[in-house]
Amino acid sequence: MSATSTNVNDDVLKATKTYRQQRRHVIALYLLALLVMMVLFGWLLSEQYRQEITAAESRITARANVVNEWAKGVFAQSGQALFGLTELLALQGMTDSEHMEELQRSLENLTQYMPMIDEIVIIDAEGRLLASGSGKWNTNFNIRATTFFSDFEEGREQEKITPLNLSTSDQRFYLYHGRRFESSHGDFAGVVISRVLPQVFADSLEQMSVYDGESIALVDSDLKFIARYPIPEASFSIGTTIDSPETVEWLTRGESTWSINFNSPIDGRKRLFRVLRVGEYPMLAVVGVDLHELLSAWRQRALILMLVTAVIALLGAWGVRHYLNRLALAHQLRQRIEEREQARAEAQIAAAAFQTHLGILITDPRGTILKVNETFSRITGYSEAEIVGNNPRMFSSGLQNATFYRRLWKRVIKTGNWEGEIWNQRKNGELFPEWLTISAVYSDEGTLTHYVATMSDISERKAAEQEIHQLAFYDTLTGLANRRLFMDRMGTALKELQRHQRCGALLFIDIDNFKQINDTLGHYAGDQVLQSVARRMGQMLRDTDTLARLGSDEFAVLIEGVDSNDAQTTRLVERIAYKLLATLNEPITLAEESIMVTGSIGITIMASNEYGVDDYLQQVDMALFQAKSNGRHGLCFFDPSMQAALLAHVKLESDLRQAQASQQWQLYYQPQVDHYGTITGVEALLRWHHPERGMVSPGDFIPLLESNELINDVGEWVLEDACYQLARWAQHPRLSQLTISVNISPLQFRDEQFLARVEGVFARTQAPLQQLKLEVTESLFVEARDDARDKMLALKARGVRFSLDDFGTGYSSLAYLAQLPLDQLKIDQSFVQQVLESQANAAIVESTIVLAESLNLEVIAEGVETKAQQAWLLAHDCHAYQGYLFGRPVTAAAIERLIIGD
Ligand SMILES: Nc1nc2c(ncn2[C@@H]2O[C@H](COP(=O)(O)O[C@H]3[C@@H](O)[C@H](n4cnc5c(=O)[nH]c(N)nc54)O[C@@H]3COP(=O)(O)O)[C@@H](O)[C@H]2O)c(=O)[nH]1
Repeated sequence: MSATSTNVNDDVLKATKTYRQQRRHVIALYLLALLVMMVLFGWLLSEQYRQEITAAESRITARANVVNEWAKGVFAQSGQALFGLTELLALQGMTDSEHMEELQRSLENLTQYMPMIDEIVIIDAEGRLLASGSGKWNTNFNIRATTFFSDFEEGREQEKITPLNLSTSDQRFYLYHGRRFESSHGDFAGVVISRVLPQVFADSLEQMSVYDGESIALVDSDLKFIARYPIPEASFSIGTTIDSPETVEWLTRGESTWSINFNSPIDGRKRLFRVLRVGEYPMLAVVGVDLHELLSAWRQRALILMLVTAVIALLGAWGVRHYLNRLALAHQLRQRIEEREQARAEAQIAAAAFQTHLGILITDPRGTILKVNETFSRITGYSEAEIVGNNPRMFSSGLQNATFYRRLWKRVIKTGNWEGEIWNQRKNGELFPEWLTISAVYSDEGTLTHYVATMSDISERKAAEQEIHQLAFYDTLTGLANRRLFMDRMGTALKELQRHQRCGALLFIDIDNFKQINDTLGHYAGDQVLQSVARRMGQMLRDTDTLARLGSDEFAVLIEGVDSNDAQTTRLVERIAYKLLATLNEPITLAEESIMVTGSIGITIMASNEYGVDDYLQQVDMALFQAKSNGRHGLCFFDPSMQAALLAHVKLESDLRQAQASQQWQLYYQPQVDHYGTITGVEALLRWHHPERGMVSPGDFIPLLESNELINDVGEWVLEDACYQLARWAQHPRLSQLTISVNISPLQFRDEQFLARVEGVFARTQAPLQQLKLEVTESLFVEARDDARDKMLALKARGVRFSLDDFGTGYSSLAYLAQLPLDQLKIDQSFVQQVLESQANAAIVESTIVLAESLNLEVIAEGVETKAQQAWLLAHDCHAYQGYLFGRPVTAAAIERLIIGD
């Protein structure tokens, strides 16, 4: 996913989070406001409720007090009547029979004028009825046995009112108000009793005005119903006991006043009651107010408040909902904008991705092409219009078979993906390799919707890989395997040989004197020779053989699995090797001329398990070395004795490096004479005094010095030693005319530092340079002729002379030689020594002498061993000689002795 798409997603997530937070805050705020409002309203209602109850309590308390006072008044009137009667009885003693009539009338009057009194009776000290207001009483009536009477009789009570009592005579309830009276002597004389009808209270209560829901009732101290307004139903009559647990509990507590909430036992309505004891009388005034009625206004207000709350809550909810909807809408809008933004960004990315360097092809599930990008068109050469609607089979190259495609699609169906290399065909028919990726695309529901193929043209990469492979493993000049590939093949071959118990062979082929071809004919010709040789050998060998060029003119052949028999393999390989030699020996036509080359072949048979690749390489190297040492143009099989020779060679090289440091070098000087036998000069010849080997010939080590560039240091030492010798001889009159010829290797001469080194020697030794002769060979002028000539001219300017050594053995152009600042030609000893035996050699020597004369050069013959040779040379006008005939190379002291004598 791109950075843009990621940012958009982050924004959407952030916006969603913010929206949810806002939503939560709004809802929480609304609920909080609702709660606060409800708490406020609740508090208001409870406060009003409390006030209503308090007001009602005050009201019913006041009412109860009124009832209380009124009830007390009723009993006070009865008490007044009884008091007056007892006073009368006490004053007049009216209890005897003569006063009975008068008494009877008083009682009647009292009963008549005091409506609350139903009857008044007088009881004597014995409890017998003395008189009654109605006169209807039974004369046998006696209350002596009652507690009511005994309380008076025994003086415990002066005046007393009973709770409701059921009259046995008429089965009605009455209240009895009694008062004790005494005789004139102060003795207990009896009791006057007024019988009060409870109905009196009911009638009075009826006169009272009560509020709606209010009730006023009187009950006796035993909680028996006396009177009530509003009048209860008939079922609740006077004397009915109201025995609710709450009232009983209050009675036992003995409190004078009490408020309580409970369901009225009379009408079942819940009331708030105020209960008061009516003075000391056995009566309770109970004023109640119907809570339902009482709280109707409060309920209305509560209802209104609740309605208001509900309305506010609903309005608030509506507002909140509206706000949330707006928030949601805004959020959705933003989300949609962001989604659209994201979709746009993704579309841009998809469009950008589609226009990639990769070719993209999209098909439907049936493989019908729906879309391709520009890269795809560019790679295949088809326009989109030519592709869309077709099947990708149109690009098939035919290089992959049906099984390949079956496997490919099986994998796509199984895993959803396939990738690999495939060859397809462009519109122009060209086949090309591509790296193809096929992906199945599924919908969210898991239905296959498309296939998307991406491809990159890898033809350039493959070509580059091929080129890299070619460069890495093949020789650029000949196209043969290079050393690296050859080593690899050898490793593989060796394992195979060992596994199958078969023999193989390794051949190293070296073109003889190839350096000379290079040096004389130039590198281009050398290259042509190498290519020709490679082609011919390749044609001759079988496909299973590996032919490689390991470097310069070194070729190698690996022959695998020849035979299980060692000897058989050797014979077969020998035949192959001879054929190779014969092939090499055929003339090679170059641009202007045709040349012949020969080769040397070293062979080793690979048969044993005990050797590895390096061992066999070493063996074949030694065999080749031996083949060359044997005189070239031949072959040589490796045998273990070669190893010792090679070791010796290695040791020699190591010793050579030590020689300089250990001052094992010494210069010998071989005389050069004129036709009188007078020594005119000497050739300085290097000798190596090895502590173990003794005197080692330069022929054995000069090539080694040249091969590892030690020649520059050793050559400088030689020149310096010879120059010191010249400087010393210059001091001697009989030696001062001697020349010293110093051999300069072509490698030494070509070295960039050569002139500087020589100048250094001259400066150090202060040698007489006109006595110094530098011997160079023809090979020096094959390559970089001008450089060699320039150096010679520079030295010539210093007085140094030049002698051309080994003349006749090389390929020098005589015309060029004429341009060189030479002073002398030195006829090679190989011609001189055969001058009498070989007419050809004689002819060469003769022509050399003539040539030298024509070029105005001195001529000297080397290798003169016999007087006959000297005579022939003299006869042919050669007047300078060097050879064993005149003296072998000896020390400088020996030369001095030869000239000066002892
Ligand atoms: N670059 C240098 N090359 C050097 C130097 N010293 C010697 N050499 C070259 O080594 C080759 C072998 O030299 P050497 O073994 O010293 O042989 C020389 C003579 O001893 C030998 N010679 C001379 N006269 C005769 C003879 O009558 N018969 C015969 N069989 N051999 C004889 O010839 C060698 C001299 O040859 P040349 O140099 O071509 O004049 C040899 O190629 C030396 O050049 C050195 O310091 N540097």
